[in-house]
Amino acid sequence: MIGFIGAGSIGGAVITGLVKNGFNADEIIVKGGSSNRTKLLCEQLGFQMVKKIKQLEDTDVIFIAVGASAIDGVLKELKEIASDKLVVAFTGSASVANLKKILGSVKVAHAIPNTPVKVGAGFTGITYSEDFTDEDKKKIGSILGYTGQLVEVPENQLGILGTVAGCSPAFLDVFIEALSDAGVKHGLDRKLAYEAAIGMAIGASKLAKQSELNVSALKDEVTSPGGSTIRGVAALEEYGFRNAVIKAVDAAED
Ligand SMILES: NC(=O)C1=CN([C@@H]2O[C@H](COP(=O)(O)OP(=O)(O)OC[C@H]3O[C@@H](n4cnc5c(N)ncnc54)[C@H](OP(=O)(O)O)[C@@H]3O)[C@@H](O)[C@H]2O)C=CC1
Ligand SMILES: O=C(O)[C@@H]1CCC=N1
Repeated sequence: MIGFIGAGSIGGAVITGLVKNGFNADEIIVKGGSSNRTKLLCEQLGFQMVKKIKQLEDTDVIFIAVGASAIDGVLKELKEIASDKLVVAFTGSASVANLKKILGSVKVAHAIPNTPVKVGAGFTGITYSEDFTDEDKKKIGSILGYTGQLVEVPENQLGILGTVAGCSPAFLDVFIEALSDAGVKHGLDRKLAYEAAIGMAIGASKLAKQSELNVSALKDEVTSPGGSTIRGVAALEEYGFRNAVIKAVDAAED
């Protein structure tokens, strides 16, 4: 059995990704917050919902998906039942040291998933406490593997990995929205503009993943000499697109 504390944007996305990609909902117990978000998700997915952290006693892995303001209270309650469990916190501001400070000898990990976990196409960075065994890591991998890629990194890289993969779905959404706006400005129907921009993002990403070439060579393949694309690329550079992306990552990191 696995447990979740918090089923908001990221907790809900991970739970959805698990169930929609074949993880048995009967093996998931969720303790939600004070709104009816968890109840609504429960009605869709069919996991077990509980009101108290103590009721997660029969689980062997617990994922914490509450925000910074709630995590200390959650950890203090969790300590009562967590001694033999693996605890993975998604809370952005958490750290292995801070989790250990409250949970003591409990094996803990800090992970930053991204919202595409919801469709099994996530990218999650994770740092384990030193006492995690290879078998423990395999267990976490066998669960989060349902939601996409899981990559172990040293904790000093987790923040930036979490920004590049975790915050950036929002950056890409802004790009897709802007591209659609441009299409509409030039006369495309809104729905078709979104379909084209989203279809392009999926296709270009798939090509980038499967190709032997790096992305700058893929860009070279689109930019015919004297053609329209290179003019567009030049305009992107003129308006500071590359620097805007770097500054967005700087701002998220800060
Ligand atoms: N959103 C994202 O893409 C990502 C977020 N994160 C991190 O995950 C954390 C949560 O973010 P996000 O999911 O976006 O935030 P949300 O506000 O969407 O979700 C947090 C959830 O925690 C629940 N909650 C609060 N207190 C408790 C409690 N005591 N017991 C059980 N549930 C509780 C709330 O329930 P209710 O609403 O019912 O009150 C809420 O649904 C943040 O620290 C964020 O940095 C990490 C990676 C990606
Ligand atoms: O904005 C946030 O707090 C989280 C961290 C990674 C993605 N979203």
